Amino acid sequence: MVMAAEGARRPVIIAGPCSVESREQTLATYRGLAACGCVNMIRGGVWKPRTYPSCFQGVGEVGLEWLAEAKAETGLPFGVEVANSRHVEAALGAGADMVWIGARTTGNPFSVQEVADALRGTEVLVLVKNAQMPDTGLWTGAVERMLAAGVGPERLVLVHRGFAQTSGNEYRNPPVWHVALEMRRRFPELKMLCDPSHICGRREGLAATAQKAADLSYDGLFMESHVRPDEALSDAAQQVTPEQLGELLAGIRWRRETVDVPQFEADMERLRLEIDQIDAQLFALLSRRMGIAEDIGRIKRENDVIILQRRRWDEIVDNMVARAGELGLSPEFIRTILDAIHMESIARQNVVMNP
Ligand SMILES: O=C(O)C(=O)C[C@]1(C(=O)O)C=C[C@@H](O)C=C1
Repeated sequence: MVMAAEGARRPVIIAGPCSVESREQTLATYRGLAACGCVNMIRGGVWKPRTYPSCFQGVGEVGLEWLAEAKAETGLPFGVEVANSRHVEAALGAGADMVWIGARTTGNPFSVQEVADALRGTEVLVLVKNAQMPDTGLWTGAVERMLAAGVGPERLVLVHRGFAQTSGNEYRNPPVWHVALEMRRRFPELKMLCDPSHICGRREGLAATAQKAADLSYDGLFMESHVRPDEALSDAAQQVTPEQLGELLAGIRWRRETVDVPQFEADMERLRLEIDQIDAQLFALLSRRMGIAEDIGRIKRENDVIILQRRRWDEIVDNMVARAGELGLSPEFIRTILDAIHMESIARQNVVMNP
């Protein structure tokens, strides 16, 4: 089990190869993960939803036999990705303990419904990954379809694997954390795992992403591990050996939710009071600012002038961003806040000008 300080949370760790490739690779990876003693369950893809037909499509049902053999040897349960009822039947027939619905499948309500129907009356663990779009809609819909099919909250788990993007970024699939946190708010009874492998797309950053998830109260991790990562037939760049995974996991701190220490509680209360007061001032100021935006809207309406004043807005942004250093705030944060203010100001003027 993962090292944990006293009182720390106990994470669920599911790890395994992106793709099950051969009997030897499956057994070797499984044995490595069992030996590292840090995983609760093995994952392995046998049907791969790849963008291009020329890519490795997975070994299919024979892979289930290898996973079942490795499970019998090590005692570690396993799960596979499923995208249709045939996959569910084959996986359960082979003794899978878990199935997961991948990002591409979550994005297709027909497929999700088919999988949900096939899972009716079963008892396996069901993991639902977020869809590729950075939005809670399809993810929520998939959860609702599972719940309606009788997959209860005690065996339904969310997996946050990041969201697709079109342009370059430090992440393969940027986490857009607030979407996952919103799912957490909507379904507080469901466990949520983070998949740093798909978020990062490369080994660098895996530990930092896993640590961030731990500090955002995720219940565990869903990660890729391959006995020879560089030779992997899919997602080679983001896989680590079982030993590397063990080291990575040992370095993560699963801090407790809170603690019963009087000094801590007193300090927190004092600081939170300050935050409450500052928030009250911030919002009183924002309210005044929006009132002025409405005054501007009235004048513009009388003079037939449009809402958006690009040059003026650029000036506001440039001035504040130039003060980022002195304020101790990042330019990105300043832009995000100003963007929200601008959008609200525009909305308020729109109501005044176009009632
Ligand atoms: O200065 C204006 O003309 C405004 O409408 C106000 C304001 C703002 O909220 O600061 C809003 C919209 C414009 O694009 C520029 C600035």
